[in-house]
Amino acid sequence: MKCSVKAPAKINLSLEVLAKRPDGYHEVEMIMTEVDLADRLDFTTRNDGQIVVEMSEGFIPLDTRNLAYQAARVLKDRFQVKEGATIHIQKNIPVAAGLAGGSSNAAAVLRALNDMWNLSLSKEELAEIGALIGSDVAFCVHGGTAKALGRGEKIEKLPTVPPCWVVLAKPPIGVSTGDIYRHVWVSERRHSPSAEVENAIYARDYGQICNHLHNDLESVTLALYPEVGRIKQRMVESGIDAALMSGSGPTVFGLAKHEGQVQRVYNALRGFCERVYAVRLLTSETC
Ligand SMILES: C[C@](O)(CO)[C@H](O)COP(=O)(O)OP(=O)(O)OC[C@H]1O[C@@H](n2ccc(N)nc2=O)[C@H](O)[C@@H]1O
Ligand SMILES: Nc1ncnc2c1ncn2[C@@H]1O[C@H](COP(=O)(O)OP(=O)(O)OP(=O)(O)O)[C@@H](O)[C@H]1O
Repeated sequence: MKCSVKAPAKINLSLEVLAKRPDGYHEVEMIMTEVDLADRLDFTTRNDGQIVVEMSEGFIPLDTRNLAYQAARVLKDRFQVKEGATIHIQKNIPVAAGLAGGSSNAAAVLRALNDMWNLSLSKEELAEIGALIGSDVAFCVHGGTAKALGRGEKIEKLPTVPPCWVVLAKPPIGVSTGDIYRHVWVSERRHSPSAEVENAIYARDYGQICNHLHNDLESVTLALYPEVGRIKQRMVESGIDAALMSGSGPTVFGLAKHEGQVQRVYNALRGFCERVYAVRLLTSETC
């Protein structure tokens, strides 16, 4: 049996770090949404029971360290599945970029193998299993637009964001999420940018979404990697509506309502930055 699914990248419209937890993670409040930049995963079931991951990208381990492998393994072991699977990943999402590429692959594996292995698990059950693999996997299982709480695994679905363009720009550095959280300073706050973004989404108010974009990890990554700040500045100077670093970085995204604007920003960043993409927000279910 064969099956193909897309695994889209996410951006953080907000990311607030609320507290450090005893387990080493941080309590967060985030608003996330998917963009139309996706890896493609092709699955073939195997009778020998093995899980085999193949990838177009040469620098990611294919063994137990691969998040796609881990997702298949946990399903197979927990539900004593006899069959195996070959998972071929066509990587389009830049790696260690703050776009949840690995988490999205893991979520796509959970959704696809749930169908191929006839496990009949609900999205909630898959998200719970996904949270064992990484904090962003639960969001990626649900997809769309959502608020994430806890360490990121508690998901509350939100309406779709008003349609717009997203320019993504990634400098040639990879960032370790753990390193960035280790340097973050948790401070008392008087207002919640996430609540403002959430209200703006319900009101379908694109301007207010732009006004309230916020990421507590941004200043940490910018201090360690000044080139990220230069990319953000260039985006703003070339006429984007709003720009922010996604996740722990280093990718910076910009929102734009008009196609002409996108072309201008895209041209201003190409040559200045290793990888630049102009995509749309993903407003419908992917697989
Ligand atoms: C930065 C974000 O991508 C924003 O969406 C997420 O918060 C991180 O999600 P992720 O990459 O799936 O993170 P995980 O693989 O679960 O954790 C990597 C490391 O980041 C730190 N971490 C992660 C999530 C969180 N809420 N608090 C943390 O302190 C921990 O040190 C952890 O060891
Ligand atoms: N299937 C996979 N795709 C991408 N990276 C993977 C995968 N499996 C394991 N990894 C490893 O995970 C690490 C983070 O990669 P990833 O692309 O998921 O980062 P990210 O976009 O910063 O994620 P997040 O936004 O969730 O923090 C890399 O070191 C990479 O080697």
